[in-house]
Amino acid sequence: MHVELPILKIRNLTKQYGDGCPNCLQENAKLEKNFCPICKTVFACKNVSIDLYRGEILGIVGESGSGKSTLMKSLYFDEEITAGAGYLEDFHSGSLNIFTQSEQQKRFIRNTLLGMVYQNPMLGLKMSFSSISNIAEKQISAGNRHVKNMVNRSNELLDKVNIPLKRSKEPPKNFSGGMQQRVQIAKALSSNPPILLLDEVTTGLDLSVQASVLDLIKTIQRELNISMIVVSHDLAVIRMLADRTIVMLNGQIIEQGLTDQILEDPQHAYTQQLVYSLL
Ligand SMILES: Nc1ncnc2c1ncn2[C@@H]1O[C@H](COP(=O)(O)OP(=O)(O)OP(=O)(O)O)[C@@H](O)[C@H]1O
Repeated sequence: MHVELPILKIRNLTKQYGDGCPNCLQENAKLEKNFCPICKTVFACKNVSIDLYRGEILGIVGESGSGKSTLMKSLYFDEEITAGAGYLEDFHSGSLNIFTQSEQQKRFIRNTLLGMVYQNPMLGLKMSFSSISNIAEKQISAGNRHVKNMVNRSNELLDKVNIPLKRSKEPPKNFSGGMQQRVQIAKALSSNPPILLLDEVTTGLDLSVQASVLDLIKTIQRELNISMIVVSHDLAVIRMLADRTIVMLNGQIIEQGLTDQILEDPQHAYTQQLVYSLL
């Protein structure tokens, strides 16, 4: 039971590709998975509502196409949503819908209140720039102008994510996949955001590298008490990281609860299938 206010509240977030039609825009629309058979509109996310509390890791699990990435991209303003609202406790005390703010305000939120780690490091990093300048870039966007402070902070973060400082001037393209994810994490943390978004960050990495990145995420969360949303198609990743878990299917939330509870007593047939595949 949470007694405090959520640090992030999302209400009825919908992202559709296509205009919709009388069939799919009604309340009990008849869709084929997330797709309207009549007008071909895709409902990547439909009426998704989420609460995220300070210092927790919230896991979002679901198969490919369930809408997890769309949700993360929408939260980070990479995608414009179709409908819904979002409130951040650290932005006007949660009184304003972040999705209807000006581009300038959205940039402020993105640069100072959120950090994003993408599955594909090419989306989060400039692969040919030095690692230290990649990290500094986010600090500059967040309004930092003091070079020495930025260098110190960047080095501190590289150290925290276990990148040897002697390699700080090297570009991420020289690094292994696991190291690139570590640089992305350092960059995302550089403006001290209260919320970190992690989208399939270990997918595609070797198992041992995956384990070390997951370990790093857990350590950072404990040390900084930062709130995280972790998206993965892999329930094993979610089991390792998340306090609470949301299960998505066809753009909608079908189940949510404490991760242990979901693992021990999954209610929805799809979640049961996910859980049993872990055994
Ligand atoms: N630009 C687009 N135009 C049309 N449909 C799209 C577009 N982007 C995503 N979709 C559709 O939206 C749905 C949700 O996609 P999304 O990438 O969010 O799923 P996901 O759960 O993150 O899966 P994956 O991990 O494979 O990316 C899918 O059906 C996808 O085909």
